[in-house]
Amino acid sequence: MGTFQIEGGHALRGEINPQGAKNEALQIVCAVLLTSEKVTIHNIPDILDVNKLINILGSLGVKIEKIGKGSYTFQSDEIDLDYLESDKFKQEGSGLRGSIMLVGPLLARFGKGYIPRPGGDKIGRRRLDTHFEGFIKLGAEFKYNREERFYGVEAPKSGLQGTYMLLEEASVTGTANIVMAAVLANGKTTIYNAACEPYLQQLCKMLNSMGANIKGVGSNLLEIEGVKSLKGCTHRVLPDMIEIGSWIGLAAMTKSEITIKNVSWNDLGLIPVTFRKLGIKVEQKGDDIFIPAHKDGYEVQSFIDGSIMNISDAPWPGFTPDLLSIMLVVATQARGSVLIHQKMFESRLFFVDKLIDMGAKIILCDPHRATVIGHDFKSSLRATTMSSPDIRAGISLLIAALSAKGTSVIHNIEQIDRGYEDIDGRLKALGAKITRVA
Ligand SMILES: CC(=O)N[C@H]1[C@@H](OP(=O)(O)OP(=O)(O)OC[C@H]2O[C@@H](n3ccc(=O)[nH]c3=O)[C@H](O)[C@@H]2O)O[C@H](CO)[C@@H](O)[C@@H]1O
Ligand SMILES: C=C(OP(=O)(O)O)C(=O)O
Repeated sequence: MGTFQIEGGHALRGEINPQGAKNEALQIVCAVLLTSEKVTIHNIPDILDVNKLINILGSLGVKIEKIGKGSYTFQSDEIDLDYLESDKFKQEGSGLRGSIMLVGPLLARFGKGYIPRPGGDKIGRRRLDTHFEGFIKLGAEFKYNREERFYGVEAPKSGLQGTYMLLEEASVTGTANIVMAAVLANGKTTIYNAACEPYLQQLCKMLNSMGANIKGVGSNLLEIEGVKSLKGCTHRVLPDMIEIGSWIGLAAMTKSEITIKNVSWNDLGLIPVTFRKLGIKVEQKGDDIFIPAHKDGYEVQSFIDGSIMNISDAPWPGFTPDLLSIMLVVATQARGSVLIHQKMFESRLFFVDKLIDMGAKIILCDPHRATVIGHDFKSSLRATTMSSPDIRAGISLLIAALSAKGTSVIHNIEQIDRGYEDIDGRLKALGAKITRVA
């Protein structure tokens, strides 16, 4: 278990280049299984989850070549399907959430896809019904070994058949999986209540550049005309909007002046506006974001009728649930009070106990809602020893530690490494005092 030691209370300064988006990369890397031709992908983040998925592709027989920092070629012309039934796969496949998206492309191209119960953050129930109901609608037979928690789908001899489906929920990885299955199905598939995050838009654009025929990209109604085969392509992963949001929060809470370069502003949705609700100055400079040092703090805005500010998540284009933990920690030093409402996941707010230990004023109303009464920097958080429960709580605790007086220790930093590339190196370059102890 790795550990960070952080001496807090220092303002940072400088420029940050955001990494490629974790959740897009996980989709895109799975999509390389849809063609026997070479696929080139740029801006792949060097993070634990993505590296684990690339390893799984290697075990499946995909030829992988690293051609530069963040750039890879993949060729899936000789796939070893026996690996899917091996113990090695049962172990490797359960190591991350993104592995679930191997199933759609394998089912589409090879007629069968298997997956052990995927890992990822323990942030509440994470059902897979949307994925498998979609595959079943396309004609696949579903098998589930409850004892081994091993899922499988097999296509009929005649192949998958396009159809109309209304998803029960706009699942991000579920939509990606069904889209990847449908692009090679016979006939037309219509997916209503599809997720439409930039991750999905990027996946659909990539698939179209491989010869797929997907209409409605960016909306919640996707129409997919199946094609016989797909060809190779070159794709570039967008900057990681969750990482960008993390840097905004970090800058505000540590009163640092930071420029975040080339953020792809048009893909950030409500992220800048939502930070502004906490009174944080998010300035657009071309395609960069400039966060000035908040020397006089930041003040929570109120609604038009004067009622207390509420920040909650919703499926895209609503505010992403992955930034709520960061909003919460930043609110602990705001001027004013705010209600943070995590609607999607039921176990994502429990980390507030650590912040309360550090002196933050938070009432956890129930597992989904926390009221934060900001200190307005009149009292700083106290350094402490803590453990990172999940990726976004982890980065939030790191932000808290950087703003606290004294030296904090964060254990289980693998959770942070899952999604943040060289976080200590990049923080040090901004002047942070952080050491990776083990
Ligand atoms: C690898 C990856 O891409 N992970 C992301 C993906 O996970 P993932 O694709 O696993 O998440 P889903 O979109 O399936 O659902 C997330 C949770 O929200 C609930 N839900 C979802 C849609 C909806 O309309 N109503 C609703 O309540 C689901 O029941 C579930 O508990 O999307 C999540 C939601 O943005 C993000 O937190 C994860 O970072
Ligand atoms: C919840 C997240 O990741 P995963 O779905 O991979 O667990 C996240 O990125 O915040």
